[in-house]
Amino acid sequence: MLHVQHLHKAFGQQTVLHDVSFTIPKGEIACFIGKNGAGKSTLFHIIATLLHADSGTLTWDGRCYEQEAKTIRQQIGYVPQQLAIWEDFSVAQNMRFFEQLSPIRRSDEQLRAILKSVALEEWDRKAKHLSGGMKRKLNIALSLIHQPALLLLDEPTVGIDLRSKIEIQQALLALRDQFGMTMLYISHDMEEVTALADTIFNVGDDLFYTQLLQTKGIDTISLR
Ligand SMILES: Nc1ncnc2c1ncn2[C@@H]1O[C@H](COP(=O)(O)OP(=O)(O)OP(=O)(O)O)[C@@H](O)[C@H]1O
Repeated sequence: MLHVQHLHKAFGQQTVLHDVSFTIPKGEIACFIGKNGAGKSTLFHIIATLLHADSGTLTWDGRCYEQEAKTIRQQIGYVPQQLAIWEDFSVAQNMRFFEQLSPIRRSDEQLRAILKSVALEEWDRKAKHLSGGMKRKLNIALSLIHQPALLLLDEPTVGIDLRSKIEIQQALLALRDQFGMTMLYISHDMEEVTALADTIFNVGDDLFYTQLLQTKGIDTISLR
């Protein structure tokens, strides 16, 4: 379970997160929606241990971030909004490079299986020659190498074709169902959100999204 309590974060005079509290049970997908600048990525950076909160407490699987950040970090996979792949490397070289950075050793066969799990069959092709959808799949596959228990995805399908988008959704649902992976997912795409989410958090309590989803009979939880 991920437990966030009374989180506060400001950049200078600008308060971005104010008294944010929520819980996500293990094995669930939580989607985070909200206006540009509402603080979604900032929240993810804190949960991913890349940024410190000003105050508040976070625990993952009973471990407290303050005391056990290193152990928690090893259980986290993070898919950033920007592609984090080496364009001049092949798919295989990208996978092997990130495998070397991972605490867990993976054979080529295992790396290929990870690629297959996100519907990417390429291996020798250079990343710069992949389609946009394939690059996004590679970006996700890289975050899966160390078999994270908690996966954070910041707009992982932005700007790609519908088929790749749906393949990625299916891959994520399978990871949740097969391995009980817990996922936090930022998206502005309401169709994607409704297809994936067990729970939807509305960062900044944007009324536009609340009302839009209400018309489809879907509830959101407000995070101010
Ligand atoms: N390192 C930083 N220093 C100063 N201000 C920052 C920093 N990081 C984020 N901010 C500010 O915090 C606010 C929230 O940014 P954040 O990226 O978390 O929003 P977001 O909800 O993810 O937006 P988007 O949907 O556009 O990605 C913005 O006003 C942003 O300019």
